Amino acid sequence: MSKEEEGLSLVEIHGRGRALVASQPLRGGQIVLRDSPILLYPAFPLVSVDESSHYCSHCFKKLEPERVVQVSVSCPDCSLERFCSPNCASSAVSSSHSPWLCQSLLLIRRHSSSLSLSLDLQLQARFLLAAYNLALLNPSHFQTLLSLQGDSTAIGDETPRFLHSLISSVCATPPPPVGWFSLELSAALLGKDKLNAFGLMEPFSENAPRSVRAYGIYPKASSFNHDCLPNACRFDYVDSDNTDMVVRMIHDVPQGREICLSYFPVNQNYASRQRRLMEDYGFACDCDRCKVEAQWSDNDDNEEEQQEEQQEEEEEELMEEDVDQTMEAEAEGEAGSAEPEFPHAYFFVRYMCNRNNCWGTLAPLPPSSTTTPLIVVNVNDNDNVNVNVNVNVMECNVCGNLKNDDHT
Ligand SMILES: C[S@@+](CC[C@H](N)C(=O)[O-])C[C@H]1O[C@@H](n2cnc3c(N)ncnc32)[C@H](O)[C@@H]1O
Repeated sequence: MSKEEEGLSLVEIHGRGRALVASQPLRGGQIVLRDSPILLYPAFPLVSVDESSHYCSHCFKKLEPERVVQVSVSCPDCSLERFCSPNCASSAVSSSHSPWLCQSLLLIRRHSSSLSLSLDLQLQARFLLAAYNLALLNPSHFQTLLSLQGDSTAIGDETPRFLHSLISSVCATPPPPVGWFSLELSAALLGKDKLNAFGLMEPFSENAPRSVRAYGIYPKASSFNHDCLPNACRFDYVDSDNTDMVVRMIHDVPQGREICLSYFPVNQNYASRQRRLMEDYGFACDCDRCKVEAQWSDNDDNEEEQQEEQQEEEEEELMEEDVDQTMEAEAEGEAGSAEPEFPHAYFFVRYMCNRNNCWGTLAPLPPSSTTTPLIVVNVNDNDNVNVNVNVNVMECNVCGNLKNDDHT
């Protein structure tokens, strides 16, 4: 285990499978995991040459228009994939864009333009090719992929059958290694993708829905279970750094507590959370927030509106009270001291980004960043604010805004 993972232990929890729990008390902002993907694939259609030309096909950094002309390199064989540098191009040949994958993508692209495949199918085809490419190039990472949760039951019969026969009939040489390629394996792999793929998102914009740039399989982060009020959240810095994922604690937790992410933005209502978790991940969520919200009488058609109203009212009430005590108790795990009707309202006030349409989660900067004697952060794009050692700076994992934590 690396230093950054020292605070986590992998355990088995009945009804939840593998889980990560705090093996020591963890502090808000603490980095508990840094994970690199074993497999990445683009989130745009197979046939969309236009979109793919905006990103490096290896490191997924955005190619600024001037860089496309000056320094980017095209794959000499398919000329469809672009790389941000000769280095990325040469790394790709032995990994993400091997000659086998290059050839297979080319053939599938030709074929699928006449099939008008849905975007979902195109992305699943991309994943399958990337997974078989991994089997060829890195058998140990492929075994890791196979060890993740998810099998053919997560995906049904029709999609694997269709994609498997598409790949078999189109690819010049069967996916490697010889003898591995089978319908059962393809179905199991698609199940792994469904339960474990993380989206690397486009930068946030207030005016457009946020889209996914690429999907990745992060083997260690795949052990985090979901909670609708997570105590940790993930960050990535694809354009400024690399495709690694960093998981930071949102607030302090005691030793023994399970560390969970939310698999989607925390603002969704009870019914849509339950639907999504059942359809996409195959479980009914029974977290503390769901237990409370399941009792609400407004879980009907217009529940979204009603919940939002109720939430707003509760949040306002709570903000008017002296809420610090409530949350501090909750952060330390003293359940029961919060409002019985809506014990998690404080989470939204303190840990949900209030920027328009963002719905990101706020986590303190890692402790080392806040021990700098004086740092200047940009809050809400406009004001430069001096932040000193005693102030917690919270970072949004969606829009990247930095904000003073008024509750410290
Ligand atoms: C990414 S995996 C998480 C790790 C997984 N528990 C394992 O054993 O590898 C996602 C799967 O974990 C399980 N899971 C995640 N959160 C859960 C929760 N809150 N309650 C029950 N099962 C959960 C579901 O089976 C889900 O499809």
